[in-house]
Amino acid sequence: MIVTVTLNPAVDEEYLVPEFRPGSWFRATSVNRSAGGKGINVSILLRQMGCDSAALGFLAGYNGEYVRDALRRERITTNFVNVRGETRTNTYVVDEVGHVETGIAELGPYIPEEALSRFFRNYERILHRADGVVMGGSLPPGVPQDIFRELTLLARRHSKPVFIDASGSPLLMALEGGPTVAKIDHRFMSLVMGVPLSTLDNLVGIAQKVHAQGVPWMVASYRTYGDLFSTPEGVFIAEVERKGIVSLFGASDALLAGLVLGLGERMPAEDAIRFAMAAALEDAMHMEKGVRSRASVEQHLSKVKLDRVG
Ligand SMILES: O=P(O)(O)OC[C@@]1(O)O[C@H](CO)[C@@H](O)[C@@H]1O
Repeated sequence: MIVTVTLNPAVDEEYLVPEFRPGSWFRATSVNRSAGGKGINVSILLRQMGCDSAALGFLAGYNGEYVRDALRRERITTNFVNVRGETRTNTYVVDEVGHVETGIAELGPYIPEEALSRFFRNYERILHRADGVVMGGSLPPGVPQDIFRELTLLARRHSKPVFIDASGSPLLMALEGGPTVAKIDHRFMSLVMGVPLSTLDNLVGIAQKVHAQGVPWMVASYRTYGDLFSTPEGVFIAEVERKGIVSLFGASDALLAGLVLGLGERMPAEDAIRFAMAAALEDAMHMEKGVRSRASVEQHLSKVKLDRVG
């Protein structure tokens, strides 16, 4: 069982608005409403691929009930702390098939100290039963910036692998905790580390600095339909073709879910990367987030182009 942590869940509203541009009045040709936030997306994806998880974090108000219901309908164990206010709504406009051009994320509800303590108690209670922990996304107001580091350290104390997908200073501090896999915001890291992103070597240089902090795997975007995976078994660039891609929204969560599953099954790095990319591709081939099944992911394995670059 995998524990996923989403401190700032969301109801995602995706509007398909052909030829969208700011400053005019449009009618959406379709709207997708779904439970969101990175950990929650990973929980749903894992379930779709046949893997159990428990989702933790904070929920509030009507949107919170919507998210909890969506997870229960997928038969995912939920252990959220209720807080006052309202879980945020994140709005996305897809202006042409294949591109999420515009997104607006709300801040999320304030998390009081007492709710934080309850969350930590829930987390520690469930850790011993977990096969791994996935955490990521933004922090709502009131949550300390070092929370991912603390959660990572606690998981490591129980010898559980940690997968993190975050940005900004919460990510920088999380790296100090030594997660197993860090999916990084490479543009932010290049600024912080003062390494320009102009060449592949520079990106690999960033990976080496990340590894030096005790993080064995680093994943970063590389070109629109590709990612760089720097692993203990080598550095790889994995790419898929543009053909068949309808919406990239949520595809990076599918990549992470695929990696969690692959590494959980002790696949060699190359196989786990192929599986992760196939999951991302399967997700991107539909307007709705998610994959149909593990078998549907496996159908795409042969479409992943993998190059060893280091
Ligand atoms: O604002 P955050 O927490 O960084 O990201 C939130 C979010 O964009 O991430 C998911 C896609 O990865 C969406 O479900 C959700 O709306």
